[in-house]
Amino acid sequence: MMDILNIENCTISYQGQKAAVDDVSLSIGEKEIVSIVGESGSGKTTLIRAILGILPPGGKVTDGKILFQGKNILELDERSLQKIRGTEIAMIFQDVGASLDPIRIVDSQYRESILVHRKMPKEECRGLEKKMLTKMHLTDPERVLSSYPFELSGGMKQRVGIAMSMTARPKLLLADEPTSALDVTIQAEVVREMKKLREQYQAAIILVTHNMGVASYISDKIGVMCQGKLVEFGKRDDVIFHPKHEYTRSLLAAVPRLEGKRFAK
Ligand SMILES: Nc1ncnc2c1ncn2[C@@H]1O[C@H](COP(=O)(O)OP(=O)(O)OP(=O)(O)O)[C@@H](O)[C@H]1O
Repeated sequence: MMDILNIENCTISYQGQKAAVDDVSLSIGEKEIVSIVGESGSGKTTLIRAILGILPPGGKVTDGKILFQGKNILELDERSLQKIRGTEIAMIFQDVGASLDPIRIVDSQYRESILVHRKMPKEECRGLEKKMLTKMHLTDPERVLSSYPFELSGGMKQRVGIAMSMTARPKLLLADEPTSALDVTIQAEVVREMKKLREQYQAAIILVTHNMGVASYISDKIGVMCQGKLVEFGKRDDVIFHPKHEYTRSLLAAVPRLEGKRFAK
């Protein structure tokens, strides 16, 4: 299987601070789901933002390569990066709900996000929006499209956000703790939907999460970050059943047991 993304010895720093991401290497194959787990401040968000070239001000990749389909993203100019963003690589942020404009109905925002990447008549746009919302199991897409964000529940907004990100059929989806703002039942549902995205859209997914339980459920590979270092990276079963690092063991031990079992084999 070809790798879609290779991160090679990547170091990222914010001005005047010690490295937020320290010499990290990892690879993701096509259609693979990889979770990056680790406590707050360990560098997870910084790492996936670098993949899209959207580090906050002061943040800089000081060393290494980020190869997307063999091309070093760090050497691309802003125009080429913009072409990739949203079409080949999409990102879902921590709180998608908050990124929706509160004073515009969903339809108008959704259409705008489609028209950034391709021309399409209004009616066709709406058809595509409805199709995508239905795929995310929003049962009344007409109503969702004519709603303002505040009229939708957290889970619904999250689904709208994921549907919007998937409309351009990106090959790589970066999801920054997309479930954190939601209650546990909705979290499980959204994670299940994301798992289906891989089958439907053949997309690889990198999921950033605090939750080792979520990671073990959804992932092919798991990476564990601790203070900027990727202390563990490997196949899901290897990480869960044969963790190498003490920190990984402590995260695994904190996952609650269900019916006497912590992880299904
Ligand atoms: N905009 C910024 N300016 C300066 N330093 C930052 C900035 N964003 C993050 N950092 C620093 O970089 C380090 C890594 O932060 P990052 O947000 O990547 O961690 P994280 O693992 O994603 O945390 P969380 O799970 O809370 O989102 C932290 O020490 C943080 O203080």
